[in-house]
Amino acid sequence: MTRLALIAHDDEKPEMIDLAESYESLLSTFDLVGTGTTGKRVAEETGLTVERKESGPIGGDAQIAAEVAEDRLDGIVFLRDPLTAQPHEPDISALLRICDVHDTPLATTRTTAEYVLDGLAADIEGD
Ligand SMILES: O=C(CO)COP(=O)(O)O
Repeated sequence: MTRLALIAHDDEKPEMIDLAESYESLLSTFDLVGTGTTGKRVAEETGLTVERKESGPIGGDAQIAAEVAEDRLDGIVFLRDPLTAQPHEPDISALLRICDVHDTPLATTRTTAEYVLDGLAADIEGD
């Protein structure tokens, strides 16, 4: 089963909810995991089932990074707020870096997220 992580900074959470609603039928076939607040909101506002890690600032990004290091994830949608400093920037940088190391698809904007989701859907159809 395709395993996808969902992460969004606070200003980007409405965009994440909107994206999850737009792709709900595809996402309902995925094994979803998210950082604490993102996972909670996506689950509550869409009805999708999302495994929840800790909130980002207290280790959630690091937990997702650990899954990438173990090759447990097929992709990540991480809608970052590029205009607001984050107290856990080192964790965020580590997550981005480990995605590069493992060549794990990582989308950080709505448009790239749509490409990644469409790509994952095409992979499933091709199987
Ligand atoms: O901070 C985050 C990502 O860096 C997201 O964490 P939450 O989903 O808990 O808000």
